[in-house]
Amino acid sequence: MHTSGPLAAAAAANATRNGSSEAAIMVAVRVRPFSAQERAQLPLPPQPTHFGPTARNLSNYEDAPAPSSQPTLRKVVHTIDDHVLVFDPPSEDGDRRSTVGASNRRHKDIRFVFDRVYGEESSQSDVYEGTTRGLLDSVMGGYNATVFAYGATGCGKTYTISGSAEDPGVIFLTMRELFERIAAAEDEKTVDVSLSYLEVYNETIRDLLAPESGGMAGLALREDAQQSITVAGLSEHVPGSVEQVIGLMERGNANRTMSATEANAVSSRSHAVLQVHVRQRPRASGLQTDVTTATLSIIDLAGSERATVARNSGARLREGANINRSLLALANCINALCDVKTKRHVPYRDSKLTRLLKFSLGGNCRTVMITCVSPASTYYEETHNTLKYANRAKNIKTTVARNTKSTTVHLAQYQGKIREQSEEIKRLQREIAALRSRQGSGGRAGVPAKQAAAAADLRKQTQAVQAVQDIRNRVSRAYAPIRDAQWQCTSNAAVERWFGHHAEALRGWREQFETLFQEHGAGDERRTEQYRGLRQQVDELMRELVREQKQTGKRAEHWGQTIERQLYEATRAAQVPPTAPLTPEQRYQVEQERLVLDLSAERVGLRRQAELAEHVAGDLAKQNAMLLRLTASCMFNLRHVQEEMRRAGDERGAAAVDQVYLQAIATYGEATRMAREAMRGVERAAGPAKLQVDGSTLTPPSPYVARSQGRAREPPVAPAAPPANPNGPAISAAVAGTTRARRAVQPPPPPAVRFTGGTARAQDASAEPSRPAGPRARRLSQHPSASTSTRAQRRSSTSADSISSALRSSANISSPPQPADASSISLPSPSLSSVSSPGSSSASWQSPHHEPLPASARPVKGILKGAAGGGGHEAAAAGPVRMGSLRMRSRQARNMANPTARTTPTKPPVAAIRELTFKSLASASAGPAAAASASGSAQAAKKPWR
Ligand SMILES: Nc1ncnc2c1ncn2[C@@H]1O[C@H](COP(=O)(O)OP(=O)(O)OP(=O)(O)O)[C@@H](O)[C@H]1O
Repeated sequence: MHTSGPLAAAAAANATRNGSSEAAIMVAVRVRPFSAQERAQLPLPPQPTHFGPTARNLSNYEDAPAPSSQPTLRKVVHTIDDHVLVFDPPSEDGDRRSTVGASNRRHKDIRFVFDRVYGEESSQSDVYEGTTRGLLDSVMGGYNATVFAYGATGCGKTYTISGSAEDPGVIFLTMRELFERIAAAEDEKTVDVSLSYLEVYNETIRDLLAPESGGMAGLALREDAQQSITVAGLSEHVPGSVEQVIGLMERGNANRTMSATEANAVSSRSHAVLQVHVRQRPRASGLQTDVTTATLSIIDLAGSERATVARNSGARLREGANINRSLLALANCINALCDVKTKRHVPYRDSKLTRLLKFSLGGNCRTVMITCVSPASTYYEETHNTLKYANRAKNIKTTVARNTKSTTVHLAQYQGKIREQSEEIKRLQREIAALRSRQGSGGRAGVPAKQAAAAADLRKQTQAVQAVQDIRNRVSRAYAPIRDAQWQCTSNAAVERWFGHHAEALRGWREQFETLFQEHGAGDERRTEQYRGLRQQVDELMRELVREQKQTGKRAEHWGQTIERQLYEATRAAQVPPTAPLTPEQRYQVEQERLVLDLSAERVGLRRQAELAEHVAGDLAKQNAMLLRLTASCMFNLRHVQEEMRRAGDERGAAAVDQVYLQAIATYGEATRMAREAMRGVERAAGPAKLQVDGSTLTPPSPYVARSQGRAREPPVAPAAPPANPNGPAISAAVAGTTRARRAVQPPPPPAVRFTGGTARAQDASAEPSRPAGPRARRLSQHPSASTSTRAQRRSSTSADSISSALRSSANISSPPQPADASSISLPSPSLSSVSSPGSSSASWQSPHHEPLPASARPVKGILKGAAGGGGHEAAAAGPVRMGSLRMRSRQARNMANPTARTTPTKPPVAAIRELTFKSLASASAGPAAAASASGSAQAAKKPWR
């Protein structure tokens, strides 16, 4: 049975031009079955089946007693069909007067026609289908709708609206279908459902789902401009399913005011209003979006009651009065709404109930009124009144309009929507890509595979870093012995050069004495004998020097080859193995590092050190020591010649020799200064080389650094034994001493020349014409390590001594006694007296006649300064050069000098002495004027000595 047809047809028929339509309130009447008690009071025999309860409807009456033989009730409502019922029809026997239930009263026999009439046998779903289901169509179409149950107490309003768990009523059936429809329209539109549930009790509005809100005064009603009634503070709930709705209803009903009355054991003492708000929005919306809203109100009114019948008292009585008042207000509103012609005022404001129902009755709403009546004669008056009001309500017309709000979507909103959807699309694309990659890598293995790849990558990188470090370590280990070999090579090369220089110097001196002797003393047999001894000694020393030069040259070559071999091995060790887990970039990087180490830090750096040391350092210092000794030796011989001159009465010649004597000593001072500069050069050259390679500064490990930190150690023994040398131990000691001397931080102090017997003494360091001490020297002297420097100086002195002793041993020359003063170094000079007098073991600087030198022969400070400062140079510049080898030596000495020393041109000692000697002798022969002018010529020099 479908009853929405007439209502819809009526609404359609009354459609207006502006889209709204006029609709009448649909009025349905439901007649509840007799209760058990009522049935017991019915007369026998029971009523015909047509009018009696069905087996299903009488399920609640199973325990009902059998009808009484003394009936006190009769049935006053007879349903004719789905639309017609008869109130208080006459008895079947034709008696127009009732004798049961209403004393001696005429039957009214009123026929009512309603939109729907449901008899006692009707089911819950029948009522829902015929009344509320059509409202759902309206709500989904955007129209407000209201269904309310009206009737006297105990007539079945609550049963119809709520029902029971076994037989649910309109609320459940409506909400179930609403959610079904929402689900069906999900693709087309978005539907939001929310609900509120309240009661009007004693003219107070209470939120059944939030009973605490509103307090005793209850919630306030508000009417807005959109012709809708709202309750301020009413809680809104959003159910997602019909089950949640039922849960909310149970919760609300538990809070509802219910009481047992005479008429109903579970009488609702309030009007309950459930409002379901439905908001719909089409999913495929463009710039214009139609949003429809509708509210379905389902109202369970409290039942009217007659006080005399209800026989209530106290609170129940007062509740009943309020209920009746509100229902009376509802009745007045219905009366006014029905009186269309007079357009009476509709007294909505007379009660909270009518205010709530204002737009449901007279506004934009489709309304269904389910009128519940009892068939029993005990409800005779209530049923009569109820049917009369229901019949009147049929005439109420409402104007329904669709609640559609056309929303123009602003461009910004549209853009926002596009952005939103674009992001959604991207997100989905990412998900798809992730799913595809997961599928591609075996589903769940996707993420672990990524982690495994990352771990493998990390492992590879770690291995590569380790490999690089290994290679670095190998390179470092491979280069370590090279440093020692390099030092050995450098030392030997320096010593070789030293031997070579001094052999040359000695040769020059021998030539000079040869000339001197030939010119001045060849006729003297004693002097000839003495000269032969001297020459033999010098020749022997020269041979030794040449031999040692060759030996050390071979050693240097040997160590050079060792270096080359070790470099080759180091290069091989530093090669990156093909199996090393390196990327091409890392392999290239390692190769570059190796090249940098190989080419820059080690080979180039150490060779540079070696060359510097070789050029400026040890050989020059040793050469000066040797020159000093030779100078002393020559002076001794010159003095001997002078003695001879005096004895022959040649005073001018003797004076000239004195001058040569002093000039030679001055030259020695200059040589000492150069030696000190050279030693400084050694120190600089031996420090760690800092080289710029590809923009980065490299500091190769230096053995000096480690040794200066206290880990002094001698260079390792060479892998291959150097050539044998009869004076090997002595030479080795000399080399070792040289090595230690080079390690010294400070150069040794300038040695002092000391002639035994006090005839002559060179100035000590403070008296030497050297540069004043600079800031660095002052800092060193103030530094705590100054004592260390002193020790180093002593070591250096000791080294010089060891060289001297080595030379002496190789030349079989005894050493003169050492001075007690540590700041002075005794000249390591051969004692020619041992040559001239083999039996003599004297080591002192004495003339063969053991005569002290005259005081006039002692160098004085001023003279020394003057000689060293310029006189000698001028003389050297003026003098002719006869001996090419000496000139070559002097040029070499110049080249080997420290670059800082080159700024002050100095005459090489050998050439200076030779030229001074030559010039002085020439001057002595030419006369005092020539000597004083210092402009001697070669011709003058060739003059006979005498
Ligand atoms: N159609 C029906 N079928 C079976 N039982 C019904 C029917 N209608 C009502 N009843 C029963 O009648 C009794 C009273 O019904 P109900 O409580 O719904 O009346 P009411 O109108 O809500 O009363 P009140 O106004 O006092 O709340 C209940 O026991 C209910 O089960």
